[in-house]
Amino acid sequence: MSYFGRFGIKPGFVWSSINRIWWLVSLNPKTLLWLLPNISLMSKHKLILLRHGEGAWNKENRFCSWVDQKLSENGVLEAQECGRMLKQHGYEFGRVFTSILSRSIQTAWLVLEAMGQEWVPITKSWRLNERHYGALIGLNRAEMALNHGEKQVKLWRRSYDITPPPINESHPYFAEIYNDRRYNTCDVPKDELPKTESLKEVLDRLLPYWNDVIIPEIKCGQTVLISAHGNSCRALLKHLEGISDTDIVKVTLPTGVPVLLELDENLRPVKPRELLGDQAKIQAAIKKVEDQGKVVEGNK
Ligand SMILES: O=C(O)[C@@H](COP(=O)(O)O)OP(=O)(O)O
Repeated sequence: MSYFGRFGIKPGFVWSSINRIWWLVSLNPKTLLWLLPNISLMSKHKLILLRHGEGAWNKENRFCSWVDQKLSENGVLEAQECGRMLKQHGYEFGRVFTSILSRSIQTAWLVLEAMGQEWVPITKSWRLNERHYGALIGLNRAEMALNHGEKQVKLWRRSYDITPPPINESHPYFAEIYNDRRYNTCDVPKDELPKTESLKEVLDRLLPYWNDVIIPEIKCGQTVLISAHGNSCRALLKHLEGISDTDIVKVTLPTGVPVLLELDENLRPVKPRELLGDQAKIQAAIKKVEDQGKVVEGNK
Protein backbone atom coordinates (compact mmCIF):
# COMPACT_ATOMS: atom_id res chain seq x y z
CA MET A 1 0.00 0.00 0.00
CA SER A 2 1.29 3.50 -0.82
CA TYR A 3 2.13 5.96 1.94
CA PHE A 4 -1.05 7.98 1.30
CA GLY A 5 -3.13 4.81 0.96
CA ARG A 6 -2.38 4.03 4.61
CA PHE A 7 -4.39 7.11 5.53
CA GLY A 8 -7.30 6.23 3.22
CA ILE A 9 -6.25 8.80 0.59
CA LYS A 10 -6.67 7.62 -3.01
CA PRO A 11 -3.69 8.14 -5.43
CA GLY A 12 -6.00 10.00 -7.90
CA PHE A 13 -6.84 12.52 -5.21
CA VAL A 14 -3.15 13.12 -4.43
CA TRP A 15 -2.28 13.74 -8.11
CA SER A 16 -5.26 15.98 -8.81
CA SER A 17 -4.42 18.00 -5.65
CA ILE A 18 -0.77 18.37 -6.71
CA ASN A 19 -1.88 19.47 -10.21
CA ARG A 20 -4.32 21.98 -8.78
CA ILE A 21 -1.67 23.43 -6.42
CA TRP A 22 0.87 23.58 -9.26
CA TRP A 23 -1.68 25.39 -11.44
CA LEU A 24 -2.46 27.93 -8.69
CA VAL A 25 1.24 28.58 -8.03
CA SER A 26 1.96 29.00 -11.76
CA LEU A 27 -0.86 31.59 -11.98
CA ASN A 28 0.46 33.49 -8.98
CA PRO A 29 3.72 32.44 -7.24
CA LYS A 30 2.62 34.37 -4.14
CA THR A 31 0.09 31.56 -3.54
CA LEU A 32 3.06 29.60 -2.22
CA LEU A 33 3.51 32.16 0.58
CA TRP A 34 -0.07 31.50 1.67
CA LEU A 35 0.14 27.75 1.23
CA LEU A 36 3.23 27.01 3.32
CA PRO A 37 1.98 28.25 6.70
CA ASN A 38 -1.41 26.64 6.08
CA ILE A 39 0.09 23.24 5.36
CA SER A 40 1.63 23.29 8.83
CA LEU A 41 -1.75 24.28 10.27
CA MET A 42 -3.17 20.95 9.07
CA SER A 43 -1.47 19.45 12.13
CA LYS A 44 -3.84 20.24 14.95
CA HIS A 45 -2.94 17.79 17.72
CA LYS A 46 0.30 16.27 18.94
CA LEU A 47 0.07 12.87 20.58
CA ILE A 48 2.99 11.02 22.18
CA LEU A 49 2.87 7.23 22.41
CA LEU A 50 5.51 5.69 24.64
CA ARG A 51 6.48 2.10 25.32
CA HIS A 52 7.65 2.07 28.96
CA GLY A 53 11.36 1.96 29.83
CA GLU A 54 13.04 -1.45 29.94
CA GLY A 55 11.38 -3.75 32.48
CA ALA A 56 13.08 -6.48 34.51
CA TRP A 57 11.70 -9.22 32.24
CA ASN A 58 12.53 -7.34 29.02
CA LYS A 59 16.09 -7.68 30.21
CA GLU A 60 15.69 -11.42 30.89
CA ASN A 61 13.98 -11.87 27.50
CA ARG A 62 10.81 -13.33 29.06
CA PHE A 63 7.24 -12.63 27.92
CA CYS A 64 6.05 -10.28 30.66
CA SER A 65 2.60 -9.28 29.50
CA TRP A 66 0.19 -9.08 32.49
CA VAL A 67 2.81 -10.00 35.08
CA ASP A 68 3.60 -6.85 37.04
CA GLN A 69 7.28 -6.05 36.82
CA LYS A 70 9.13 -2.88 37.75
CA LEU A 71 11.60 -1.05 35.49
CA SER A 72 15.21 -2.24 35.41
CA GLU A 73 17.95 0.28 36.31
CA ASN A 74 18.39 0.89 32.61
CA GLY A 75 14.61 1.32 32.22
CA VAL A 76 14.62 4.06 34.88
CA LEU A 77 17.40 5.87 32.97
CA GLU A 78 15.51 5.47 29.68
CA ALA A 79 12.35 7.00 31.15
CA GLN A 80 14.28 9.91 32.71
CA GLU A 81 16.13 10.55 29.44
CA CYS A 82 12.84 10.47 27.57
CA GLY A 83 11.39 13.10 29.96
CA ARG A 84 14.44 15.35 29.52
CA MET A 85 14.17 15.12 25.75
CA LEU A 86 10.43 15.90 25.75
CA LYS A 87 11.13 18.88 28.00
CA GLN A 88 13.82 20.13 25.59
CA HIS A 89 11.30 19.85 22.74
CA GLY A 90 8.95 22.04 24.80
CA TYR A 91 6.12 19.54 25.36
CA GLU A 92 3.48 20.51 27.91
CA PHE A 93 1.20 17.59 28.66
CA GLY A 94 -2.38 18.15 29.74
CA ARG A 95 -3.26 14.50 30.40
CA VAL A 96 -1.33 11.26 30.75
CA PHE A 97 -2.85 7.82 30.24
CA THR A 98 -1.22 4.59 31.42
CA SER A 99 -2.11 0.91 31.77
CA ILE A 100 -2.55 -0.54 35.27
CA LEU A 101 0.86 -2.26 35.06
CA SER A 102 3.61 -0.73 37.20
CA ARG A 103 6.16 -0.43 34.40
CA SER A 104 3.97 1.95 32.40
CA ILE A 105 2.94 3.95 35.49
CA GLN A 106 6.52 4.22 36.79
CA THR A 107 7.62 5.40 33.33
CA ALA A 108 4.94 8.12 33.30
CA TRP A 109 6.01 9.30 36.78
CA LEU A 110 9.68 9.48 35.78
CA VAL A 111 8.91 11.27 32.51
CA LEU A 112 6.73 13.87 34.26
CA GLU A 113 9.29 14.33 37.04
CA ALA A 114 12.10 14.93 34.52
CA MET A 115 9.85 17.48 32.81
CA GLY A 116 8.85 19.23 36.05
CA GLN A 117 5.21 18.39 35.25
CA GLU A 118 4.42 16.00 38.12
CA TRP A 119 1.06 17.72 38.67
CA VAL A 120 -0.39 16.58 35.34
CA PRO A 121 -3.31 14.16 35.92
CA ILE A 122 -2.63 10.50 35.17
CA THR A 123 -5.51 8.18 34.31
CA LYS A 124 -5.02 4.41 34.34
CA SER A 125 -6.92 1.67 32.59
CA TRP A 126 -6.48 -2.08 32.03
CA ARG A 127 -7.52 -1.30 28.45
CA LEU A 128 -4.00 0.05 27.83
CA ASN A 129 -2.38 -3.05 29.35
CA GLU A 130 0.13 -5.04 27.36
CA ARG A 131 -1.32 -7.75 25.15
CA HIS A 132 -2.22 -10.84 27.19
CA TYR A 133 0.30 -13.43 26.01
CA GLY A 134 -1.66 -16.36 27.51
CA ALA A 135 0.36 -19.52 28.19
CA LEU A 136 3.53 -17.84 26.86
CA ILE A 137 3.77 -15.56 29.90
CA GLY A 138 7.06 -16.02 31.76
CA LEU A 139 8.71 -18.03 28.97
CA ASN A 140 12.03 -17.05 27.41
CA ARG A 141 11.66 -15.96 23.76
CA ALA A 142 15.01 -17.38 22.60
CA GLU A 143 14.20 -20.77 24.20
CA MET A 144 10.78 -20.72 22.55
CA ALA A 145 12.49 -20.04 19.22
CA LEU A 146 14.75 -23.03 19.78
CA ASN A 147 11.79 -25.31 20.64
CA HIS A 148 9.11 -24.01 18.25
CA GLY A 149 11.11 -22.21 15.56
CA GLU A 150 11.78 -18.49 15.02
CA LYS A 151 8.92 -18.27 12.51
CA GLN A 152 6.35 -19.43 15.05
CA VAL A 153 7.69 -17.04 17.71
CA LYS A 154 7.48 -14.16 15.22
CA LEU A 155 3.86 -15.13 14.41
CA TRP A 156 2.98 -15.13 18.12
CA ARG A 157 4.71 -11.81 18.69
CA ARG A 158 3.90 -9.73 15.65
CA SER A 159 0.97 -11.16 13.64
CA TYR A 160 -2.38 -9.37 13.77
CA ASP A 161 -4.86 -12.13 14.42
CA ILE A 162 -2.95 -15.13 15.77
CA THR A 163 -3.77 -15.85 19.40
CA PRO A 164 -1.27 -17.72 21.61
CA PRO A 165 -2.62 -20.65 23.69
CA PRO A 166 -4.64 -19.34 26.67
CA ILE A 167 -3.38 -19.25 30.24
CA ASN A 168 -5.09 -21.67 32.65
CA GLU A 169 -5.10 -22.25 36.40
CA SER A 170 -2.10 -24.57 36.29
CA HIS A 171 0.09 -21.81 34.86
CA PRO A 172 2.70 -20.56 37.40
CA TYR A 173 1.56 -16.92 37.03
CA PHE A 174 -2.23 -17.49 36.81
CA ALA A 175 -2.92 -16.86 40.51
CA GLU A 176 -0.55 -13.89 40.72
CA ILE A 177 -2.38 -12.18 37.86
CA TYR A 178 -6.01 -12.98 38.60
CA ASN A 179 -5.81 -12.64 42.42
CA ASP A 180 -4.32 -9.17 42.07
CA ARG A 181 -6.89 -6.69 43.36
CA ARG A 182 -6.12 -4.19 40.58
CA TYR A 183 -8.22 -6.43 38.35
CA ASN A 184 -11.26 -5.89 40.61
CA THR A 185 -11.26 -2.27 39.44
CA CYS A 186 -11.80 -2.98 35.74
CA ASP A 187 -14.93 -2.04 33.83
CA VAL A 188 -15.59 -5.73 33.04
CA PRO A 189 -16.06 -8.57 35.57
CA LYS A 190 -12.85 -10.37 36.45
CA ASP A 191 -13.94 -13.65 34.89
CA GLU A 192 -14.48 -11.87 31.57
CA LEU A 193 -10.93 -10.50 31.43
CA PRO A 194 -8.83 -12.06 28.66
CA LYS A 195 -6.88 -15.30 29.10
CA THR A 196 -4.93 -14.66 25.90
CA GLU A 197 -5.10 -12.06 23.11
CA SER A 198 -4.13 -11.47 19.51
CA LEU A 199 -3.20 -7.91 18.54
CA LYS A 200 -6.68 -7.64 17.00
CA GLU A 201 -8.23 -8.44 20.37
CA VAL A 202 -6.02 -5.83 22.03
CA LEU A 203 -7.36 -3.26 19.58
CA ASP A 204 -10.95 -4.40 20.25
CA ARG A 205 -10.61 -3.75 24.01
CA LEU A 206 -8.53 -0.60 23.58
CA LEU A 207 -10.70 1.21 21.01
CA PRO A 208 -13.68 2.01 23.28
CA TYR A 209 -11.25 3.64 25.73
CA TRP A 210 -9.51 5.57 22.96
CA ASN A 211 -12.83 6.75 21.52
CA ASP A 212 -14.69 7.54 24.75
CA VAL A 213 -11.95 8.70 27.12
CA ILE A 214 -8.78 9.75 25.27
CA ILE A 215 -10.23 11.38 22.15
CA PRO A 216 -12.38 13.87 24.10
CA GLU A 217 -9.26 15.07 25.96
CA ILE A 218 -7.34 15.51 22.70
CA LYS A 219 -10.26 17.33 21.10
CA CYS A 220 -10.40 19.67 24.10
CA GLY A 221 -6.90 20.75 23.13
CA GLN A 222 -4.89 18.70 25.65
CA THR A 223 -1.50 17.38 24.59
CA VAL A 224 -1.70 13.73 25.58
CA LEU A 225 1.00 11.25 26.57
CA ILE A 226 0.07 7.56 26.45
CA SER A 227 2.61 5.59 28.46
CA ALA A 228 1.83 1.98 27.63
CA HIS A 229 3.37 -1.12 26.08
CA GLY A 230 4.90 -2.45 22.88
CA ASN A 231 1.73 -4.11 21.67
CA SER A 232 -0.93 -1.76 23.04
CA CYS A 233 0.95 1.07 21.26
CA ARG A 234 1.24 -1.03 18.07
CA ALA A 235 -2.50 -1.67 18.13
CA LEU A 236 -3.24 2.05 18.44
CA LEU A 237 -0.73 2.91 15.71
CA LYS A 238 -2.40 0.36 13.42
CA HIS A 239 -5.73 2.03 13.99
CA LEU A 240 -4.52 5.63 13.64
CA GLU A 241 -2.27 5.10 10.64
CA GLY A 242 -4.51 2.55 8.91
CA ILE A 243 -1.65 0.03 8.78
CA SER A 244 -2.69 -3.20 7.02
CA ASP A 245 -2.90 -6.56 8.83
CA THR A 246 0.23 -7.69 6.96
CA ASP A 247 2.27 -4.50 7.39
CA ILE A 248 1.74 -4.34 11.16
CA VAL A 249 4.04 -7.40 11.40
CA LYS A 250 6.95 -5.08 10.52
CA VAL A 251 6.26 -2.57 13.31
CA THR A 252 8.35 -3.00 16.47
CA LEU A 253 8.74 -0.38 19.18
CA PRO A 254 11.81 -0.04 21.40
CA THR A 255 11.51 0.77 25.11
CA GLY A 256 11.62 4.38 26.31
CA VAL A 257 11.43 6.01 22.87
CA PRO A 258 8.62 8.54 22.41
CA VAL A 259 6.63 8.26 19.19
CA LEU A 260 5.22 11.56 17.95
CA LEU A 261 1.99 11.55 15.98
CA GLU A 262 0.73 14.77 14.44
CA LEU A 263 -3.01 14.54 13.84
CA ASP A 264 -5.53 16.68 11.99
CA GLU A 265 -8.87 17.73 13.46
CA ASN A 266 -10.34 14.30 12.59
CA LEU A 267 -7.39 12.66 14.36
CA ARG A 268 -5.87 11.39 11.12
CA PRO A 269 -2.05 11.59 10.92
CA VAL A 270 -0.82 14.43 8.70
CA LYS A 271 2.68 13.02 8.45
CA PRO A 272 4.54 9.79 9.23
CA ARG A 273 5.10 8.94 12.88
CA GLU A 274 8.41 10.20 14.27
CA LEU A 275 10.45 8.26 16.81
CA LEU A 276 12.19 11.01 18.76
CA GLY A 277 15.89 10.73 19.56
CA ASP A 278 19.13 9.55 18.01
CA GLN A 279 17.99 7.63 14.91
CA ALA A 280 20.98 5.24 14.81
CA LYS A 281 20.42 4.29 18.46
CA ILE A 282 16.68 3.85 17.83
CA GLN A 283 17.29 1.51 14.87
CA ALA A 284 19.73 -0.53 16.98
CA ALA A 285 17.15 -0.72 19.80
CA ILE A 286 14.43 -1.90 17.37
CA LYS A 287 16.76 -4.61 16.05
CA LYS A 288 17.52 -5.71 19.61
CA VAL A 289 13.79 -6.17 20.32
CA GLU A 290 13.31 -8.07 17.04
CA ASP A 291 16.29 -10.31 17.79
CA GLN A 292 14.79 -11.31 21.14
CA GLY A 293 12.75 -13.87 19.20
CA LYS A 294 15.81 -15.51 17.63
CA VAL A 295 17.76 -18.56 18.78
CA VAL A 296 20.91 -17.58 20.69
CA GLU A 297 23.95 -18.49 18.52
CA GLY A 298 25.59 -20.93 20.97
CA ASN A 299 22.29 -22.87 21.41
CA LYS A 300 21.66 -23.61 17.69
O1 LIG B 1 4.92 -8.58 27.16
C1 LIG B 1 6.11 -8.37 26.91
O2 LIG B 1 7.02 -9.10 27.33
C2 LIG B 1 6.49 -7.14 26.08
C3 LIG B 1 6.26 -7.33 24.63
O3 LIG B 1 6.86 -8.43 24.15
P1 LIG B 1 7.07 -8.65 22.60
O4 LIG B 1 5.75 -8.46 21.91
O5 LIG B 1 8.11 -7.67 22.12
O6 LIG B 1 7.55 -10.08 22.50
O7 LIG B 1 5.66 -6.10 26.43
P2 LIG B 1 6.12 -4.73 27.13
O8 LIG B 1 7.56 -4.89 27.52
O9 LIG B 1 5.95 -3.62 26.11
O10 LIG B 1 5.19 -4.55 28.28
